[in-house]
Amino acid sequence: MSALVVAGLRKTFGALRVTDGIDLAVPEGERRGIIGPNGAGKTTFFNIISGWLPPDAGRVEVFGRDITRLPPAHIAHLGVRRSFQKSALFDALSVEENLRLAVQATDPSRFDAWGRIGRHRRVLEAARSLAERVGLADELGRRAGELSYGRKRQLEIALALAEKPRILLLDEPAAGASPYERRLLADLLRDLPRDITIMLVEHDLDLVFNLCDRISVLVRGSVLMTGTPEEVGASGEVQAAYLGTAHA
Ligand SMILES: Nc1ncnc2c1ncn2[C@@H]1O[C@H](COP(=O)(O)OP(=O)(O)OP(=O)(O)O)[C@@H](O)[C@H]1O
Repeated sequence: MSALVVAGLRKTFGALRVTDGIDLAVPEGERRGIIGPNGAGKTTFFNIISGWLPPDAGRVEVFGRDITRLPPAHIAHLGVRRSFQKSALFDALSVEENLRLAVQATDPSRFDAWGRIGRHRRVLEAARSLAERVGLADELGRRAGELSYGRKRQLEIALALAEKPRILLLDEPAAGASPYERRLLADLLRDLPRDITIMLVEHDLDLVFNLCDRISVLVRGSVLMTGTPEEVGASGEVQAAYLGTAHA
């Protein structure tokens, strides 16, 4: 089954056609890279999928359900979670506190006054296990605002995971990360269970080519090609439109 199907998606800002008929289908469990030059419309595409921008035309389906024009909270509730290019952390709170808030927000028993003590322990354990999972177990007491760029991205992924996503949209998770942090990030994403479908917008082509099963190349608002990393890497058309200029 397809986790995500997008058909004929269009979006115009004034005279600028940013999304110009995007068609793609992402099977459940796939790691799909979305690459393309600056301004190709990648972030706009994510904004439309997650409900932050209404498209002018086209359709978005998640696990067979039409989600076009549903509000962002509703789409999130259906399991589509995104991490943002700009940090969405509570900088003054510790890593553990950020994680606890995210876990609490999704805890179905949060209104049950009788279970408070047990719940507190459950929330704490879930927060610590998320920190462990993304490699932040040693940073639990540190304020989020004091973390390095790369570690902030790790924390953002942990916050998205707290919400038990079925589809995870990652917008430039390696931005600002050191080479060491990029390796940690690659390991972390590779180890995520396959019941989470991942779409990764990223300028770090090594990360995309090493991690993704298939890659869609977005150029001027539409999909130039979708293929395995080998196919995309070998395509003269892609090199001409994107890779050649990106490496120039
Ligand atoms: N709200 C908006 N109003 C007007 N123009 C916009 C708006 N949002 C994006 N754009 C324009 O749409 C184009 C595509 O932007 P978008 O951020 O989607 O590209 P991108 O592929 O994510 O780029 P980058 O790789 O640099 O992040 C750009 O020219 C941008 O200036």
